[in-house]
Amino acid sequence: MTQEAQTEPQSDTLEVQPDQFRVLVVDNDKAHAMTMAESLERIGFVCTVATSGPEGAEQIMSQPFEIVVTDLVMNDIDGMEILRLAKENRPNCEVIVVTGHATVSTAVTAMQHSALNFLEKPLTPDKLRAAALKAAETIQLKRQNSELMRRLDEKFGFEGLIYSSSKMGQVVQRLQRIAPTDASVLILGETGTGKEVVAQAIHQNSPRKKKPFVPLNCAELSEHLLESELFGHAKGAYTDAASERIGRLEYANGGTLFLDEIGDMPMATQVKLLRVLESSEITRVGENKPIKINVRLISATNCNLEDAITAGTFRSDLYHRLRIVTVQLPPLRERPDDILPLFDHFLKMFAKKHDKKIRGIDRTVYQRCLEYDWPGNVRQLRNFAESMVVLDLDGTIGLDDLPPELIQDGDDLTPPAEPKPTVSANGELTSMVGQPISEVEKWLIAETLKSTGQNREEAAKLLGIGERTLYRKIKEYGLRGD
Ligand SMILES: Nc1ncnc2c1ncn2[C@@H]1O[C@H](COP(=O)(O)OP(=O)(O)OP(=O)(O)O)[C@@H](O)[C@H]1O
Repeated sequence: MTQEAQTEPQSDTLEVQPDQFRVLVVDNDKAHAMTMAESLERIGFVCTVATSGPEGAEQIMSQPFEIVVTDLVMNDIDGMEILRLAKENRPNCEVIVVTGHATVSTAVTAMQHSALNFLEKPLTPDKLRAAALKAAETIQLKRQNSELMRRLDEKFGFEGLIYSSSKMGQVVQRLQRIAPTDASVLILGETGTGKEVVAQAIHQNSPRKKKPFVPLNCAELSEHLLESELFGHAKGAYTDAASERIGRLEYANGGTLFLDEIGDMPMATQVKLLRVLESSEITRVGENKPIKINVRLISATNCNLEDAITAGTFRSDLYHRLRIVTVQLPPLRERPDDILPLFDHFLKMFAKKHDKKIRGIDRTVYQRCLEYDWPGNVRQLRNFAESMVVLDLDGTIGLDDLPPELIQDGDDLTPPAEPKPTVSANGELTSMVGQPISEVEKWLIAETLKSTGQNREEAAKLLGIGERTLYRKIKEYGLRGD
């Protein structure tokens, strides 16, 4: 999950479209300013010209520009001041400084003030255009990065956690206080309660969010492999270590390491991990050179570590080091208000994934979800939702799509031949949505006739149509009418 997130492909390519960029050209030599603007306009940039420093300053304060090209030496307000003003008031703007009087010290000062480029006169159109295109590309790249961060926030931030129970509301409030700090966090909860998504959300809301989030499940590997994964190893450290390898602790440097199922970590590895946490240094297996690291540790377990300490399988010094703050995730059965929002969320997600149209959900299905005790918690609910979407034939999640655990004696498991009305969690009639109007009308007439014991006069009255119209429709739809 994490790998996918960190390397999510960028959908937009980096092709620069100059007409998307507004350029301010500032030069008190009017002819030179016009020439620069013209040569940028020829390749599509949208230019505004200011022929003095004060005019340039006024433009920056009153209009948004993506790029500023400014001469360095001007009366009143010089190019350095324009650079400073632009960076202060338009932080996303890129500035190109042009000068006929370049000295090393002015160039250095300009760069210190984040000028993107420092161009010397005489300026050829090609040189100027290349600099402007480079500025546009830099801006576009920054925009794409912030869009990517926004998408990560949406997927893995607190926004990605679905809940409506007050119990989870309290947990999220606690997470919001914990996330910005560097404190080690121990997340406790039954299997499938969302410990990994919560760890990811903590990372995504921390100052470390631009650095890696690295998960490692301590239960899946032998002691030997776990240590090699955690600390890395030198070439030849083992018979099968053909090349050197960076460990997850080193890979997570600057970011967050998430150790899942920490209760399953062998005692010998626990000692080594504790040493790393105390010294902030690791030593790769087979090497003796320590490497400084700065990693936030989040760990999780579904077992009782205090019992494990009493049983002698977990070190109490490591336990206290890990649990600077703890987060307890309640099982799903203790937060029933979360069941339907999560169920709806997963149905939507899997309908998209499997390219299925879900028009409605039978009310009984919701009831069964609410009555069940979910021993596998959110993961089980997610798996059930996926299986229901995959099995569905008629666009309505009904009893015929239920997994065996939710079926009760006497359930009619045959898929309905005709579309039936169903309701959503908030009581709206939904299953007819997406059906042709004729199908809806046919169903409505048949049901009304049924409810009136096939009395056409009464049915026509209820439907608000004439008896003759009703008769015509009965024939048209092939309804027997008796
Ligand atoms: N509040 C939530 N909102 C959205 N999805 C959730 C939520 N809680 C859990 N999930 C989803 O449920 C599944 C199980 O969650 P996760 O892997 O985080 O559980 P876990 O407690 O770490 O499980 P385990 O103890 O088995 O490692 C994941 O697919 C996760 O995306």
